[in-house]
Amino acid sequence: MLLDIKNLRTYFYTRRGVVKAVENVDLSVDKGEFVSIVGESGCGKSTLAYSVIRMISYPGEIVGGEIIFDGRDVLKLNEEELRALRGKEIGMVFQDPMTSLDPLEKIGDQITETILEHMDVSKKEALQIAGEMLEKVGLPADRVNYYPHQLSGGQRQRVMIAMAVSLNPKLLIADEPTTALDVIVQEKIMDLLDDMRKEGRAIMLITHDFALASERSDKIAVMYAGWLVELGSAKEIAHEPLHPYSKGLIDSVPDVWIDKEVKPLPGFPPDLINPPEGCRFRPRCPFAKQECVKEPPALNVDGRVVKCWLYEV
Ligand SMILES: Nc1ncnc2c1ncn2[C@@H]1O[C@H](COP(=O)(O)OP(=O)(O)OP(=O)(O)O)[C@@H](O)[C@H]1O
Repeated sequence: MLLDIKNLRTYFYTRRGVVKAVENVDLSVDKGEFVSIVGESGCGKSTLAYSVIRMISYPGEIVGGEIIFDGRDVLKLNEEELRALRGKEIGMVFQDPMTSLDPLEKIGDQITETILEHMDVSKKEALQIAGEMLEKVGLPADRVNYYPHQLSGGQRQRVMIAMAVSLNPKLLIADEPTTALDVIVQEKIMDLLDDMRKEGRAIMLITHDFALASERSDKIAVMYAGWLVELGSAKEIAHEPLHPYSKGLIDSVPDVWIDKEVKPLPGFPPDLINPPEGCRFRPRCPFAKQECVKEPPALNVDGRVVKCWLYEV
């Protein structure tokens, strides 16, 4: 197992109160596994992923649980060890490359900076590696001489992926990497992530798009209001979701490849400072019953984890 998250709790201590963004989440990722974290905006997907590299900024804090990455306890690493973990062992790709790329610096210089920070090579060798990385993600090596604004959105995202994998990390975390792109380019970026996985890397994809997640993932973790409500094989969840929220989420998103009726999920996710008592999905759940005023257990149902009273026998 490459990554093992146990009972993780990450909260934000805001002036309005405590936002319980990630609440008792258990999730593991194997070497070379493609895992997607899906759910509506604000459900805690990014907070979960950034907790893995301890990039939770003030007023956030990891308040409990355990994160073991490749045998090491991430919550016990010092600053120097953390810097080595980020980039070298865990690569990150963000939604909007324009916010992560420096508009005034050539692409090649930006990639070499990352390489030089972690590898003992000369500037010339680093530039050579940067060119090879660009070719790996389907861009001509001469793009090292380009500035970010000279590239399209899809090309910029390729640059981000090249940068993220330049140090050959074991895990690549991609946070909504295709949201700003059109459908065709989206598919190409997803193909690229899949290629990165075929090279043996694990991928953790964060997305609100269930269809996108189900196409390539081995495993899907469905989050709702800070909880992991369903976890299992992508195929099984896509074909037969068990948690009422997973069902609602799948029905609510259009699938560009399949013609289907889109049924929006009624209502809104709860305020995480004052979530509803019991099951956090209860106010929106068509199957809510008496027991749901109590917090549901995370049940094991045919090899899947489902946090719902419906499956209690
Ligand atoms: N810096 C912060 N300060 C206060 N609350 C925060 C902060 N960052 C996130 N939150 C809150 O934590 C919860 C989870 O946010 P998070 O960004 O992890 O969700 P998400 O599912 O990734 O959503 P999105 O797709 O919109 O980024 C939300 O209620 C959000 O408002």
